Amino acid sequence: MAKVFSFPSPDDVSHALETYLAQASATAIASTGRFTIAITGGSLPATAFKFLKASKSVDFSKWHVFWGDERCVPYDHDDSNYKLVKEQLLDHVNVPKSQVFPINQALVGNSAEAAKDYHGQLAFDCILLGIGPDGHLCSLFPGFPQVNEKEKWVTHIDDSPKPPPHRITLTMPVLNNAKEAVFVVTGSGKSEMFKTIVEDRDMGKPSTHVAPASGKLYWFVDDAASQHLSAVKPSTFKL
Ligand SMILES: O=C1O[C@H](COP(=O)(O)O)[C@@H](O)[C@H](O)[C@H]1O
Repeated sequence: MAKVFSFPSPDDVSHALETYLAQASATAIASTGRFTIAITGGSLPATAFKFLKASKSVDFSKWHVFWGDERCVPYDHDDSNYKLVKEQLLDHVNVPKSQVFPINQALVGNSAEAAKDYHGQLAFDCILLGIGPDGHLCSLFPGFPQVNEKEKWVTHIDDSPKPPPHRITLTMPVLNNAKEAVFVVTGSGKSEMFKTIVEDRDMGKPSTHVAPASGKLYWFVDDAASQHLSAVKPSTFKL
């Protein structure tokens, strides 16, 4: 069962994520010596890292950073999810370059090759996810076959309904293989969709398919996003 944590404001969501990520990272480092995380794009990096990027207690030198999805554009393009995460986190902390795994830029323009290139033994401690207003996550869009991929851990889409059209994305098998999956949603604009996913469990929405085998699925949202919930009661934020 997913746990929903709802906070009065987007800044409160950012503070709670700072606490959550600091603890998730410390726990993983204590047991395996590293923290593997997959991060998506859109509005998530700004919310998730607003305060974390200034943290002095997190050992970023042990972080291994991957992307949940990427648009096939150069690293310095405004549509690049790599650029977003770089600007919102990596430029401010000391994750070694050798532990940052963006989509292979040399393969931009050949999305099938790039997906193959990114396929590996991906087992994450944590995956940070956003949802789109249509219920998509990563680059897994409603009604598109990539949502039902059962074998490949990384795939590509060349007709994304949201621009740009060419993208690489992790698939449900790798998302559900993560130790912890964490959705971040703020603002009233996504409140109806948030309810559709969390409460109505509409399987037509790709985000509803996220159910890590570990059972650890969290939603960090603000009260504007959770305003339509009735059956699901937000939990008190306590790790
Ligand atoms: O296209 C994408 O959209 C989703 C949601 O983005 P948001 O701006 O509505 O928060 C994002 O999670 C994904 O990484 C991105 O490529």
